[in-house]
Amino acid sequence: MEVTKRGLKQLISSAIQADVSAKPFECIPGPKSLPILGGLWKYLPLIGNYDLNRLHITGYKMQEEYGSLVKQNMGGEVIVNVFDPSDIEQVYKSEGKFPARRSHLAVAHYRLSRPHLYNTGGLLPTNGSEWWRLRSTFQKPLARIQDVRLFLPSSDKIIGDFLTTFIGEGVVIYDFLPHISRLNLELTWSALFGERLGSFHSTQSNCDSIVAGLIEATEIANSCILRTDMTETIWSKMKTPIYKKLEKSLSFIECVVDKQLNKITTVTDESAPKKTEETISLVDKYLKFEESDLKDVRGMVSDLILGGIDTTSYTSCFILYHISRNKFVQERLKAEALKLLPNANSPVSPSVLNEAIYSRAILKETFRLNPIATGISRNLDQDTTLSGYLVPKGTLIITHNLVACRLEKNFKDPLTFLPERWIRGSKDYCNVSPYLVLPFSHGIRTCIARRLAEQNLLSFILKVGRNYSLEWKGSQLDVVTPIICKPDNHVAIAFKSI
Ligand code: HEM
Repeated sequence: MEVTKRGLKQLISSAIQADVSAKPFECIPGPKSLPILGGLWKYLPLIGNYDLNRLHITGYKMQEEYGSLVKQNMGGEVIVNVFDPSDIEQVYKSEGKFPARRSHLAVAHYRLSRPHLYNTGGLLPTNGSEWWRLRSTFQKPLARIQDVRLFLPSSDKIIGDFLTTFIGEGVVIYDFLPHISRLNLELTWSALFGERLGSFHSTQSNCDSIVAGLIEATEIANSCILRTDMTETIWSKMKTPIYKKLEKSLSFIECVVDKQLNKITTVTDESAPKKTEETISLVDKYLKFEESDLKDVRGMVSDLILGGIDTTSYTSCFILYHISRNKFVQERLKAEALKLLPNANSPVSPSVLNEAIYSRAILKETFRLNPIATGISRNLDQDTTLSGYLVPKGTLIITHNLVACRLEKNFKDPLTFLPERWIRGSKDYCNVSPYLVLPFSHGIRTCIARRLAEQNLLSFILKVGRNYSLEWKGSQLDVVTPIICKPDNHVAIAFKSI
């Protein structure tokens, strides 16, 4: 039998993991499990002190009460919560050849009930070899930095247009998130289809416009994921209101995507200039792949729209929150941005991104304090020892990177926003476990659009820092966790032109 390098690594790692001296799984501390309710009583008003809508605070309380490894029985499903970076490392090492998570179950159900439109449940919910068939195909144009850099000229133009349209010479904006969502929809659409959607245009400001519809549909769909993941036994028998809400949003996204795919696959404009490496879109590339067909592309495009807007929009809000409240950070950013972008409309080029050390540190520090996910979920692919307990293969694990990143034992002054932590040579530089700040996750199931998202966010930081001074006008911002971490208050900022 041929043993591949990866297979051999896994064999060795399983041998190390099968620790005979480990304490039994049953002894992992956690909330008492009641008949029928299991540990769900902790989330009930009056008797419980946990909150699904504030998973980060729930996680914090959990590790305070029970320690670094916490077992919960959530309505029959056992979950192990992991807070320690060395355990998080072990979880990734035990994720196997096809890292599996249990999420987006209702999205999969919706798509699998439409076999004339989809081959699979899509990249987000699918596990196993089918996931890898999709992933290895569709990640091709997104994995290498030189391919992602091809999107830079158009994203630079879009961010420039956004700043001119919504901020101009300077203004106070009391609720910036809806504008930022338009920016990130436009960036996602342009990467997907190589054309503009017109998200900043006045004709798209009505609530019945395609732009408003897409933003609303993705936000509603994302907000239904956690609740539908927890109620599968009910909606799989009878459509519940929350399932119907998700269905309506997915169907709206599907209609828009289908119309666009139809246009691309049926209309050939002979007079249009021939597409070059720089102008060819993600979908143009996807449609040429032999490993996939139109049904796969439909699912992938929908997943990229679902994953592309809220993640980057919420992150942009937190970046602005931290910059606008920290004058010193803002001054250092301004100095870097003015050096790299001498004029107000100087383009962000690949070399500018390579030299944007401080802007990159701002992004990393934002992700430390405000990652978009509180952690990730995995089904263990092998028996694994975590915090001295033997956790069996197949167990559902939730990592809590957000909580770990806000603990004194992992970071000095953990609640202080300090980009210098990430600058080598700075007195505040900290050499910490690489398994703490993992906003895009890690390993082969890491976010498929990581490089694209980072590129867009860095360009945004540089262009804002170059052209405006910012002052925070809102109240303190934390997060609510419908699934990803959303600002829990209005993002209110005064912008002044530099
Ligand atoms: C701030 C920006 C973003 C963050 C922090 C982020 C984070 C993540 C995380 C944590 C995962 C789960 C990975 C895992 O389970 O190991 C993920 C998966 C994914 N993300 Fe992102 N993401 C971001 C932006 C985007 C964008 C812009 C898109 C699309 C254009 C996108 C599309 C996806 C998709 C399709 C997956 C599923 C990948 C798979 O299961 O193979 N994300 N992302």
